[in-house]
Amino acid sequence: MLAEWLDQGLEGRPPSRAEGGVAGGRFRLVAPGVLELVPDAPSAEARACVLSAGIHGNETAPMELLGEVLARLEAGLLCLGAPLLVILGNPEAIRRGERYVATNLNRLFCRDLEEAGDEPDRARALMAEVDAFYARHPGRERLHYDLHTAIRDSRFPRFVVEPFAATPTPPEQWRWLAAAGIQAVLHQHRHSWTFSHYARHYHGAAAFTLELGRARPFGHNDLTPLAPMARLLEALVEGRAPAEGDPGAMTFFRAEHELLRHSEAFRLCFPDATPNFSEFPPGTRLAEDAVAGETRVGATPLSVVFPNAEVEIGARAALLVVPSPPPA
Ligand SMILES: O=C(O)CCC(=O)N[C@@H](CCC(=O)O)C(=O)O
Ligand SMILES: [Zn+2]
Repeated sequence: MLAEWLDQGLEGRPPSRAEGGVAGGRFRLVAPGVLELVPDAPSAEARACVLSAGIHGNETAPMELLGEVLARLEAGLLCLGAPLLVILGNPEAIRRGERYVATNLNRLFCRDLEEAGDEPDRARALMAEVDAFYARHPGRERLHYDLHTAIRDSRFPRFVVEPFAATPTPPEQWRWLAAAGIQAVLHQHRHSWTFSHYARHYHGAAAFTLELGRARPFGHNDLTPLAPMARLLEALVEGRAPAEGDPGAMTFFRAEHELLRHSEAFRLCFPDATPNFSEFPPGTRLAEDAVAGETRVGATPLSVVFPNAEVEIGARAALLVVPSPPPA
């Protein structure tokens, strides 16, 4: 039923069963594409975990990865030991195999959201589910991993975005992520209203956007490099201590500047295929825009992450980032 839940969600079919048992606990469908799992006896160290995928409908590897973890739970190979909320972010975009339908869902996770439309409605529904889930588990440490894949290749194929926050990320996260094969960390310099930022900002969760390779259609993903990440997710599901690695093996960056698209006549001045984290020397012209003029690299070299000239007007067309020391 659990692994089937993903397929049914994608096909728009109602699930065969809305609740039931798994080893160590129970599951119930709390909303379309939102599954809650409640352990009979959570371990003291278990986090209240939100695991989401498909916020962008064409990013399929994370959905396959979560499907595998749920299948192992259903087969009795894992025993539920932590409260979990598993989310398929944008079911209609997933069915269409597109990043989004009308607007980018991952810019809408703000309690002041006033926009109307299917994606704003979905953002409001997901924010309410996350609020209710964490409220059902008071006193427990909170975690949210929002799983994505990137449009382009990357110098670091597996990296995380750490949302902007006033307080530091719990240090064990760096050890867990290093052991899970994450190669780089990008610290956001300002509020970004993404799903992971929502959990961090409003709920104090240890939260990240995880970029797990490159976006490919269903059936074309090689999940082999994600095996260590699967082990981390399984440890979270079982409520046991995940494997720890050396955070020094990861490369840390911080965002310095957000490049916005201000007009129809916006273009990036480097090839579309430029991999994430490519570095440009001082003086390089990076973008031209009819409203904002040209953007050039200043005195310090800048690396480009998530370049995309096709974003909606007013949206982020790239993050410009610099190396940063690892957290103390
Ligand atoms: O590859 C790209 O250009 C986009 C990949 C993606 O969807 N990234 C997330 C990052 C969210 C964050 O900044 O935390 C996004 O753009 O929504
Ligand atoms: Zn994405």
